Amino acid sequence: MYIVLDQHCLYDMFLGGRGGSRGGRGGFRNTFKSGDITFILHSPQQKSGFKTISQYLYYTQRTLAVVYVPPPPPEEESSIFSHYATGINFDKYDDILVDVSGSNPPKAIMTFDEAGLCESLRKNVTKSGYVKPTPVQKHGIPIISAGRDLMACAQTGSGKTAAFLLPILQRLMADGVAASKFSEVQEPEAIIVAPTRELINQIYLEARKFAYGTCVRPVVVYGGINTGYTIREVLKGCNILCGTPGRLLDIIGRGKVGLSKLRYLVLDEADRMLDMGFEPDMRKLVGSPGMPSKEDRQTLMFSATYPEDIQRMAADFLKVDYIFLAVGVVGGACSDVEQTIVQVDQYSKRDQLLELLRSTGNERTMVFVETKRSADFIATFLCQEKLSTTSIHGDREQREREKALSDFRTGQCPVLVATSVAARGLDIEQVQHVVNFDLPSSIDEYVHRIGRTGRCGNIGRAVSFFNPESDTPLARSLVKVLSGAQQEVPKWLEEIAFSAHGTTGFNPRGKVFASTDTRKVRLITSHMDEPPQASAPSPAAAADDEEWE
Ligand SMILES: Nc1ncnc2c1ncn2[C@@H]1O[C@H](COP(=O)(O)OP(=O)(O)OP(=O)(O)O)[C@@H](O)[C@H]1O
Repeated sequence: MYIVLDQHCLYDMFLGGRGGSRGGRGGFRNTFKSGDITFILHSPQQKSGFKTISQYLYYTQRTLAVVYVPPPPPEEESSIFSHYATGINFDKYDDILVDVSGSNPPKAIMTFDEAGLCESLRKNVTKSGYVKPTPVQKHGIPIISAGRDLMACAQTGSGKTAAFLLPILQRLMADGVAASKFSEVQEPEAIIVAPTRELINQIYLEARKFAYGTCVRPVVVYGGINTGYTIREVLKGCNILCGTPGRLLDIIGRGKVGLSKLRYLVLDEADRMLDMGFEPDMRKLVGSPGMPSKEDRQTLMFSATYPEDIQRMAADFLKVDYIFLAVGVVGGACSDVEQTIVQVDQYSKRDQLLELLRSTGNERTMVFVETKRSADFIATFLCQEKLSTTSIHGDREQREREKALSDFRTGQCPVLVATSVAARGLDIEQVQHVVNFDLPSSIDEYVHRIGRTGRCGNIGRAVSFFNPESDTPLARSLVKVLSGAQQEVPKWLEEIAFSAHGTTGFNPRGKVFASTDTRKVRLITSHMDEPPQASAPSPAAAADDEEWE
């Protein structure tokens, strides 16, 4: 009897410990026998040369057809519109300074009524629990509605997603976009790109929510799920295509998506999309056959952080007269997150984490580590200590990643150990606590990680383990971010920061300001009191073994 296996069965058989024999001479072959059964591993490209099962698995995971089909998104209205309450600090958003630069920026709106949304959109906004717009929405919506390109920077959790979705949906509806229908080639009016699978899926669900009851159909494509399924979903009709870069380019390359009707290109987490890791894909995307030139499309970029070098490069994708919108400090942390930095040595981290998690009870906590291997290691350790923990990182299969996130969302596993793959954009209710078990090497990455808590006016806490042996290069920017968010700066950290760099250079505590469009910086560099910072290493470089897509 012959059985053909894919990699999931292989996992079950070997990692689940149910046996099967390894093929000859310590190598791992395409066929192997167990009793009367001959198993044939479905791996046409594989010939030989793998010494271990894990090498084989590593290979097959990347070459075999992916069979995973995600569960369908919720259909009931109550689930589509389920949302969490805004927090006590929501109204304080109004006090944040806003800087809009670029020629003739449109006037901000103060209410959703002024946004001129059509009735169905307006209803969906209300059903989502949105009473008044956040600052990035007040400014961003009219800028986008006026047809301007935009580079927008606003703190984590302050509603950037709706700031681009609502005006795009409104324009498509006002222009009477044709209802999607089956076609062998789809021609979406908008493409939204984000760096991780979970984030793009979240954006898609938001788009689906706001488009509820309208003829606009959003679709999502990302790695780790069955390509045939993805293509079928796209071909059913697609006005707004949400995707991670690799899968998006794949679908376009297969000729399933044409770009001639494209009007909007949105880069969420834009600085990440344009850093070393994704820049080539983004250039390939804008250079795809049929892609309207930047003059003929509207390009919108959103993030909470914008290193200056990335801003300069972003200009390649934007019209010359793009608007730069800064809400608060560019790259600043959300001040609703109480930040604590604890000095530790490498070997005491585990015990300190345990102590911390025991003291927080069942509070939902995200624990960030630097590598996939330590994510597994720490998650296993916490499970052994009887703390319900799950983990998410780039080596986990997509079904496992989605299960982990869902167990965390529902509270079944209140602790989620994660690599940088979960640092950006994820909006999970009731995350009261973020722990940086390992600090990242980039300050922007720190800002995104701690922004998983303290969202939408709610308050949150972030505790970071600072190991002077490895984290000293981050000290100065950490002091800057803490002061910018009106947080206590430990004396010892200031000392490390000063001795490491010999200058203060950070903003006086409590000064809340909006900055910094690089187009202005070029004009005022001579007045700067601060030496230019080396551009932060990209998160991809920081977690060099991480798979982002
Ligand atoms: N005007 C509003 N009123 C009430 N809730 C809102 C409003 N705008 C957004 N929200 C909610 O706030 C939460 C955070 O929004 P969103 O995820 O868009 O933040 P973000 O700025 O993109 O964050 P990040 O930088 O982490 O990606 C979401 O749950 C969203 O539904």
